[in-house]
Amino acid sequence: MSIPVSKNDIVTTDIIGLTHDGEGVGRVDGFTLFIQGALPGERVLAKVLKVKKQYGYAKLLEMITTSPDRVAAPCEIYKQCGGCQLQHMDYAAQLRWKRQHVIDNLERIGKLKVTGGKSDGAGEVLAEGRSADGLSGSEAGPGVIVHDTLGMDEPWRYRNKAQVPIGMAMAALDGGADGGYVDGTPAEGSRLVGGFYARGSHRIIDMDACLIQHERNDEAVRIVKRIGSELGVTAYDEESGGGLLRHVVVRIGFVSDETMVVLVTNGKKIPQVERWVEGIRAALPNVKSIVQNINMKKTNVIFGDETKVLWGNEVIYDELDGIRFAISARSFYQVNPAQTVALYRKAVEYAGLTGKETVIDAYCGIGTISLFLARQAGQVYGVEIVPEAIEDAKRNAVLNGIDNASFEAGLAEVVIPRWREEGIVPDVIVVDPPRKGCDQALLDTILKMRPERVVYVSCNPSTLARDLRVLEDGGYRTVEVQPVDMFPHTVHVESVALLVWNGTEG
Ligand SMILES: C[S@@+](CC[C@H](N)C(=O)[O-])C[C@H]1O[C@@H](n2cnc3c(N)ncnc32)[C@H](O)[C@@H]1O
Repeated sequence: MSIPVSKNDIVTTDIIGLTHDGEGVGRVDGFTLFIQGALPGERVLAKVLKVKKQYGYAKLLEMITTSPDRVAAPCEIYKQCGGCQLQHMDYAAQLRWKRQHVIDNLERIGKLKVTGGKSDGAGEVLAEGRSADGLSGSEAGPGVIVHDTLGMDEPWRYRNKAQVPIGMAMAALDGGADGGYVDGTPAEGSRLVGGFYARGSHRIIDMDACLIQHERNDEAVRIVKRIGSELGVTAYDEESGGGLLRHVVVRIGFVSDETMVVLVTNGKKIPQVERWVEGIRAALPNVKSIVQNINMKKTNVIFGDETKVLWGNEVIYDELDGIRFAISARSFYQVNPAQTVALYRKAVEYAGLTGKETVIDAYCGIGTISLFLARQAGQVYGVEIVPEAIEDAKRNAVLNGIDNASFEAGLAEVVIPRWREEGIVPDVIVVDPPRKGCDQALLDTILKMRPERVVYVSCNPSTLARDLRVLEDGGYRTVEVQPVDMFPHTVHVESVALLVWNGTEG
């Protein structure tokens, strides 16, 4: 087929969908164009930016007709910043889109039949993690039920963690220096900037406030930038590999109010480290931990392997649903605490525990889901790859007087097969893998262990769907899926799925 558009053409198109990145999808004479900022149902005028063989990208110039789901994005830097993708979409519409996104993946990748779950078309916002219909799979017949997305009543300022790349104030604006540097040293008057990357690039958009972030985290990032600028600290430069400060990571416990500040550095020594500590403590009275993480590799991965306490504790504490957690710098801890409770309660509900069961929690992090499960199970075994997280998990069990949960550091796909050989027979396996989903060796082991139930917590609908297909082919039936909005105004979708052993293979 010849390509009907060329670069710089001005085209008119109807938007027929939204990609998983939140771009509007238009068609010009059958040719697909991705248009950032356009919403389904709109007719737009756009300028073609890039043309590839199968599709192209265009810039939104004007809305000819506007979707009723369109709202004004409240964030001042929304258009430049790549952190959020859906602020221009009404929140109820975001929730509907997220549910549909899960369904599309289950159908297309998982080849699953989606039959029900209440969808009133409005993506209803429900409090306290409850689904509108309360249907269970057995009541609703075969086919997967996908419930309405559980949303937030107040979907702003929900994040407990800021993870901000640091750079130098841009060059040309500051009298011709190169990225804030002259001959490798900071140009006079240059300062640190910090914010999220612009869409599709590694250009930092400096920010003072992020509307999905806890205010105190914004404040901490501002303080670190100010102190660093005053002390003449250099920011890491991706191209040359020079400069010291790479990222600032700030975490606040929503219940405890405790704050941790992590300076991620491209070097072992922080000059004038006492002044950093003094400055941060003076400006942030709730700070309980200031740590340095050393990352001297040329990589996009934020953390290096070595973490040193500069002042205070090595962890901060927080609480979820009455359970206390110690959290260290490199440990995974869900970023939206209110929705985390809803998600974990749903995972526990799906586990169907009576107090006697043996449960495996794979990819357990600091033991959060494990300890929720342990309150209602016989014995819980958690496994996780990050050793510090496992130390946190063990500490967390003791902290909460929970003695029926044990933890092991290692790869889930290696440790769980060994547990099988050692005779552990789980009634339920819970998995909560990173975006890439479960390792095939782990899925094979689940099929061999054949627990009555598998509860799959996922932050990526496409790998969820892929893995559900493997489990279905091995004899499980996906009963229901509950999408949970952990990341309002972004395209990310969390879900929890319940699978039961079907009694037959394949
Ligand atoms: C999405 S997080 C879930 C953590 C925990 N369930 C929670 O809710 O806080 C995924 C976790 O898997 C861990 N991980 C990644 N690959 C792993 C593997 N192959 N085996 C075990 N853990 C792994 C990560 O370090 C991370 O803590």
